[in-house]
Amino acid sequence: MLKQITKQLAMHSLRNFSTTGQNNFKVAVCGASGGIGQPLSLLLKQNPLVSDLRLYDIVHTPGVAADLSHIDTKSGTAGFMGPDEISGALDGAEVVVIPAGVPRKPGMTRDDLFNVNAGIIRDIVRVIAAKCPKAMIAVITNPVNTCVPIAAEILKKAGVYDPKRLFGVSTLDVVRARTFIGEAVGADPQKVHIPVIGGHSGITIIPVLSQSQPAFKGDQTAIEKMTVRIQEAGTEVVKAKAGAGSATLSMAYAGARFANSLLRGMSGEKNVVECSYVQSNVTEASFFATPLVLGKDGIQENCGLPNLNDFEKKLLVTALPELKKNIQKGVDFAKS
Ligand SMILES: NC(=O)c1ccc[n+]([C@@H]2O[C@H](COP(=O)([O-])OP(=O)(O)OC[C@H]3O[C@@H](n4cnc5c(N)ncnc54)[C@H](O)[C@@H]3O)[C@@H](O)[C@H]2O)c1
Ligand SMILES: O=C(O)C[C@H](O)C(=O)O
Repeated sequence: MLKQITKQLAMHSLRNFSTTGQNNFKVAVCGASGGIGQPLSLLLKQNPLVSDLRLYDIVHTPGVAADLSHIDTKSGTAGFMGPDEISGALDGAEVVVIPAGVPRKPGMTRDDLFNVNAGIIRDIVRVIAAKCPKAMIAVITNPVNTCVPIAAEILKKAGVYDPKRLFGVSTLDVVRARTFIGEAVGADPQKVHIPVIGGHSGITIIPVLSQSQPAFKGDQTAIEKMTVRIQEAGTEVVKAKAGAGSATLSMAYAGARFANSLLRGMSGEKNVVECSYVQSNVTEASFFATPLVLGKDGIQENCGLPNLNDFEKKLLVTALPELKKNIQKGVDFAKS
């Protein structure tokens, strides 16, 4: 199985074309005017699998949509602003990508965003449940570890939850791991393949360096340094932006890559694999990121845990209590 996963990860590239099936998907972005939302929408406007791009935010979407609509790609672009217009944005959407919500400032953890962002996710997902209950939902909003369980509970309450269609976007962790390992071993990052499992915050991010291709060779100190760099990469950007937010451009790239992989799977392409944070029974945490095969109906197969060495097993043991706490917080919020 591991060989298969590694091969599938190795086959991943930013291929945009599906020769096999549907290539006219309706995609909505909620939070489309933000630091992530705008460049993400720009990248989605260039995706040939998208025919209808709906941009929702509480501010500025008429301008963002007018601007993007002049780009000479096939998709139509429409802006929807404020709670009165969210239903129009989501009606019949097949993929909904959500970067709505506040980002971190230096000194904050992702969990510090919970008080504001939990309610934003709840409200958007309620409308998804009513207007596009079969949509694939990709949650970028932090804390991802908690927001995805909130979304699941809201969908359950509405009687439309399909765990195969709900994703926490942890692609930026994979993108970063590829970049940093590529730099360290002198390889093109596009040719580096490595699973990153667990959750999306600090110690819950588990880069499985032992499975990197090409191999990441180094003593234990180098391995630990690389692990911490990947785990703390978001904070590295937050510090560098010095109060002006968190990663936006690299996240837009990662979000566009994940959306593209979803669309490729939905269009019938085979062997599309991405790591993502989803409902899971792979560990004792009820949500957990592992490599997934994506298909017409979302998750086609959960590839499970890659082989872990002793160090990575320890990372997993350390991550699980924190992850379970994050998940429970979301479940409690949605139930209250
Ligand atoms: N998953 C990841 O890897 C990852 C990476 C980077 C950032 N993030 C998270 O993404 C989120 C957005 O970050 P950003 O830098 O784009 O922030 P931002 O403040 O630049 O943009 C957020 C946008 O959300 C909009 N918004 C607020 N409430 C809304 C609502 N109820 N409905 C629709 N839109 C609403 C705002 O108007 C704004 O345009 C943050 O929570 C951040 O932590 C996640
Ligand atoms: O670090 C953050 O707050 C944003 C995001 O989760 C990231 O990993 O860059």
